[in-house]
Amino acid sequence: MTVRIGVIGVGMIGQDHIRRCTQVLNGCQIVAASDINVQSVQKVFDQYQITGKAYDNGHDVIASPEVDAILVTSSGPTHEEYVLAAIKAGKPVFCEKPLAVTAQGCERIVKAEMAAGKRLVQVGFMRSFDACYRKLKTTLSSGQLGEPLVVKCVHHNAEVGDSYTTDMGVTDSMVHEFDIIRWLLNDDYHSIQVVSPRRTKHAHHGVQDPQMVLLKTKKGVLITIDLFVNCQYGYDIRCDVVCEDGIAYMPSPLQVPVRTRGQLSEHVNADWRERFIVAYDIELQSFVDNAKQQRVEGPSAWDGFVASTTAAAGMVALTSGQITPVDIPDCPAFYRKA
Ligand SMILES: NC(=O)C1=CN([C@@H]2O[C@H](COP(=O)(O)OP(=O)(O)OC[C@H]3O[C@@H](n4cnc5c(N)ncnc54)[C@H](O)[C@@H]3O)[C@@H](O)[C@H]2O)C=CC1
Ligand SMILES: O=C1[C@@H](O)[C@H](O)[C@@H](O)[C@H](O)[C@H]1O
Repeated sequence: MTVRIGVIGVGMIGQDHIRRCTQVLNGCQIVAASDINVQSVQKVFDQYQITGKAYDNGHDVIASPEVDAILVTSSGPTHEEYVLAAIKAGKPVFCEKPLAVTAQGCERIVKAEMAAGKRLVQVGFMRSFDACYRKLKTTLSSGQLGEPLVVKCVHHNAEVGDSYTTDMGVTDSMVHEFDIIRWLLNDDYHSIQVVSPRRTKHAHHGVQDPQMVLLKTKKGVLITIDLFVNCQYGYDIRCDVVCEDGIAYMPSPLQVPVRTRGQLSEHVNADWRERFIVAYDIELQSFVDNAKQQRVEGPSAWDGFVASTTAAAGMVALTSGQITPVDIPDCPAFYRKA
């Protein structure tokens, strides 16, 4: 069976996912797509020689009887409405992060999915599909380094567009760390603080960049997130875990350090498309394979809710400068992993 996919939003990641569905993955076909700028849909269809229906409204994609599963890759504020509509239509939906831009929006999705009685939502947190994070988790789980004490994360983008705001540092970029560190440590957050250093001249209209976040988990592990989204030199994601008996450094994806002409150098990825290319392939192939079996796995709406709730506390902390509690309710049985 071929899973017939409808895509909502054909911006940067929408196009990248259409490319992989068309040229990389097995068992799926793009049959429809929408964007508020409908001409861009036809352009992408032409680029990848797709014969599909182009709509200016995502709800037409969801309602189409030719569409089995949905990819929501439009801008963050539009996610909630489309994910709720896909749940109502009973169609599996892969939604790029953030699941919704508020914790309340994520909660509405969680409630709708539980009312539907089965998982329909996979959130686009791709890092748990990345070989480097997986290797780090295996090393920590082996117990050879003792208990984790401190996790040092680096999240640097070369640059971001002028629609990027200070808040997005927390709600759009650091949500990846909020999700992956919970997964890495099997621990929950207790509090968050945001510290704002001197701003770079490269940030647009007074955006606070860099930002430094300090998170504490319930078991007392301290996590630092060094976010710098206009660092200029490339896309750089790092994660080092200081443990009782040693330190685990997340490896880089296969790179060859080179010594030549008096220099030692190593390629730095240009952006998230390059750094996580394989992880995106694996997460979407898994969505497609599961959709064939009428099921959904991977990062859940609950994971999206926890990340956005942590981000909401981060927003309070950003304004107040204070250490702010992160209050996450108990995970419902519906989402508890066996
Ligand atoms: N998992 C990851 O690593 C990444 C995730 N993302 C997420 O993907 C989403 C999209 O990001 P980008 O592609 O970078 O943004 P983008 O701005 O390049 O694309 C967004 C697209 O959505 C369209 N759009 C806006 N409102 C719409 C609506 N109501 N219906 C249909 N289309 C609509 C826009 O016209 C635009 O083409 C964001 O939520 C972002 O956080 C983006 C980059 C990487
Ligand atoms: O999700 C992503 C972007 O939207 C965001 O702007 C970047 O900071 C992240 O690293 C990337 O993975």
